[in-house]
Amino acid sequence: MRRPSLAVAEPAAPEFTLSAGDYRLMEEVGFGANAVVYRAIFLPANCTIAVKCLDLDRVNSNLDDVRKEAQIMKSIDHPNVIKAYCSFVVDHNLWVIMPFMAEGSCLHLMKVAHPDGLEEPVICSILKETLKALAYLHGQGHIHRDVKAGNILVDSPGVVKLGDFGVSACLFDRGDRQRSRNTFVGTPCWMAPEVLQPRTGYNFKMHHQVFDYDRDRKFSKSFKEMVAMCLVKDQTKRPTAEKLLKHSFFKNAPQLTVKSILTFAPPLWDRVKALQQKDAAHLASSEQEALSMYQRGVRASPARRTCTTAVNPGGNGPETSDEFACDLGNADSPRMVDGHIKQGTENDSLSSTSKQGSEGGNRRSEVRQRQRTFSGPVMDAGARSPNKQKSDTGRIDDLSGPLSLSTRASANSLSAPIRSSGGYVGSLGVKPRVEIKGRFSVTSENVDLAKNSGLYNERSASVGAWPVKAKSILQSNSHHRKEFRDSSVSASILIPHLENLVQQTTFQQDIITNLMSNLQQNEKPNATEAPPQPLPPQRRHTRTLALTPTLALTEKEGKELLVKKVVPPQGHAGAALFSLTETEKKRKKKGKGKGREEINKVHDLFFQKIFSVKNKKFMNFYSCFFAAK
Ligand SMILES: Nc1ncnc2c1ncn2[C@@H]1O[C@H](COP(=O)(O)OP(=O)(O)OP(=O)(O)O)[C@@H](O)[C@H]1O
Repeated sequence: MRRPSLAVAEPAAPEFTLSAGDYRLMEEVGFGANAVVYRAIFLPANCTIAVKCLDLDRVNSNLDDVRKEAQIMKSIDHPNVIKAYCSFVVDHNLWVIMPFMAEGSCLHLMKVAHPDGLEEPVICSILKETLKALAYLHGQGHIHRDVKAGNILVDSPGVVKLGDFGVSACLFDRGDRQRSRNTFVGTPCWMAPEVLQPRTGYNFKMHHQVFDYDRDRKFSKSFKEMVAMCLVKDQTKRPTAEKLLKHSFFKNAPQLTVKSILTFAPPLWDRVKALQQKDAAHLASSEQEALSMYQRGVRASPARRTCTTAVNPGGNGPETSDEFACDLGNADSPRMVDGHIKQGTENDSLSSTSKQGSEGGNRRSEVRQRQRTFSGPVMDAGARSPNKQKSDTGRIDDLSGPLSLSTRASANSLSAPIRSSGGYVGSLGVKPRVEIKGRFSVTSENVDLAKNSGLYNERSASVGAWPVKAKSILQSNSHHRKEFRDSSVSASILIPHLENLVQQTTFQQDIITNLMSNLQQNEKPNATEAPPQPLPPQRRHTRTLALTPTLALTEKEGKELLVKKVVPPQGHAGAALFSLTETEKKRKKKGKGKGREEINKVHDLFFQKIFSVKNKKFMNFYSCFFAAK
């Protein structure tokens, strides 16, 4: 006999308007790489809905793509898929109006109430509903591409819905959209092996999850069998969502089990707040440690005063663009674009990407500039927000404000896509362990590597959530650094993690910027002791290694200095590096080292020079970062 669906009939939705003034934003109930989600009231009908405020400046797609995504969400009609009622642009944000899922994501529920994982009947119910959603989407020609616990949402009656079409693609699309379907996006630990092509640098060995038969004895045979079918590497032998639904495991799915796990959960916004506070506290203590480490390290530096002053410039900070981490990177490395991995399509050769590295950055800036000029509706008629709303969501223009330390990690960060803006930092304070996905163990050589390198965080279930744990980073020693170099793991795997790491810590960016300013001060002892000036606004999004406004090194210059050993013009701050290239020449003459090793040595010297500090641990972190480049 056919069992009734868990999804209950939804009341007819009112006619939603496209005017921001008709919506009152209430509590924040979630956030991801690009968006903040609020519970909200639609005033004309006095009903509760969710508003996803998508930061258009952070989304790496043009407005057409965003519009298409919104259209997909609107056209969806399935009880297990979150649909968008409507969407419109408010300042630099896209507001997506959708049903409010009062219990938040499965990830939230697990973090807050079920840290050891869910029971089999609950997993069964959730998976079954999710598979129905997927089967529907595939039938409609859509590919979700980011299915994970953070995107499986639960309503108060226990209804499960799949959300977040941020990186979805359509099988029927042509042109750019079709091209983007070949783009490598998503969350590594949740990806199918074939997506993790060797070309992308994301090898499925990092990805291999298996049962631990001792630990998972309590699971039924049918469950294990079903999971094993999903883990088959050959995609032609893996079942489709539709076929999987027919597996005996789902045939016996119990009813209403999802609701049973909601009984003791606090209201969603309290959960979100609690998690944020824990994350903030953890970040604060990590940063405090980093600060004291730094202060110990620069005690010997003559320019310390300038440094300390500039750390808190009170209004005009140095470049805090989230592109900073890419500034010195190989342009042929996988880019972290807004957190999701975005690899070139098959048509994009790595070398051409490499050549276009800095141009790409500029192009993105142009796109952003272009996006800024848009306002009005994404799908239908236009609506502008009242200024009153701006403070809630209009955070994008705050780049020139005082330096502030990030106090949030992505709500999805336990399973966040690589593009995630915030790394999960062990907010629950759970003791270290390798098993990080409920009852599945991660048998990844990369986890081992990360662990050995001090970069591993016990709660980071996905590579995308690789942690920013300042203490462990700073404590990594030269032995660990050697492992980075000698490891067979390609630099393209390490680079995104390291980029993510730097990207997430504005504090570290600040240190680098100001220490570089010190270098310039050291090189010009007679120069006037004017404090470093902020970068001019037009440089905020350029791929620049900031020193001072006039003596900034562009990425190209930096590379030439470090790799091609081009001598910078006299008076340029980069001239300080000339002696390093001379040193390298001498080393070469003596036949010591070559190739990559030689460059690494130059980097060592570069950092010794740059930081003027003898603190090995501190330097090792940064030299690790650059050596991996
Ligand atoms: N309709 C909703 N009702 C309640 N909470 C929601 C809703 N939509 C999203 N959320 C919460 O907000 C979080 C972030 O939403 P979403 O995943 O759509 O943002 P994102 O920026 O696209 O995230 P990601 O980092 O996965 O790309 C979700 O994990 C969930 O906790």
